[in-house]
Amino acid sequence: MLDFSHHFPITLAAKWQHEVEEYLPPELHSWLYDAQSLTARLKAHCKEFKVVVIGQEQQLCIEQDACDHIPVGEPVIVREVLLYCDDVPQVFARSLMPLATLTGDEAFLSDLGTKPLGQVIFNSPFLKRGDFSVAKFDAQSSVAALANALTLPASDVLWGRRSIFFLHDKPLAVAEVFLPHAFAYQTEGGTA
Ligand SMILES: C=C(O[C@@H]1C=C(C(=O)O)C=C[C@H]1O)C(=O)O
Repeated sequence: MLDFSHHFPITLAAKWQHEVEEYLPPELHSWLYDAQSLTARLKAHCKEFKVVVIGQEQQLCIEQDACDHIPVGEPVIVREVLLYCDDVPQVFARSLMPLATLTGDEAFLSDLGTKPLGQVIFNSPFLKRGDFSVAKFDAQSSVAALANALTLPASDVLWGRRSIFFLHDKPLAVAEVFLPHAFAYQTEGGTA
């Protein structure tokens, strides 16, 4: 059983931007801005999909995670996971679930375990998704260090996205970074 709990929290410092100036290959652009469930799209590309939980902890929202809907100091559950397709780590995800969101129909989200967040929230008729922001992560980033710990090849830059979901109008922030072997970096017509 894979255990990366000693790496928790990986954290994620990023300069999130709604649009990036530079050219994004079509496949990467498609994965970065796909509003559907990332879990569902990854599952469609592999035989065995799994979530490995790096860690989950109640914290007060820190500056680098804060956003319009989740301010610094807001009590949140931070959840960090790896999404695997056929034993290849595809995505590092860091989600912030405010305690104020984990009420009523959403209370069970604090106890997902290895169930993918997307698998449950996309079933909700009360789900809305805000706009995407994207960011690059360089070789000095915490995600690059995680990729190294996963013995993945070094890469100059990794790309990630962040969006705010609303469940019954209560916010939940999800950031996902595509790891070096991700389908997102494979050219069209490749194996992805
Ligand atoms: C939001 C989704 O859920 C995925 C699963 C996550 C989890 O289990 O923590 C986190 C981010 C996503 O990559 C999705 O599938 O789109």
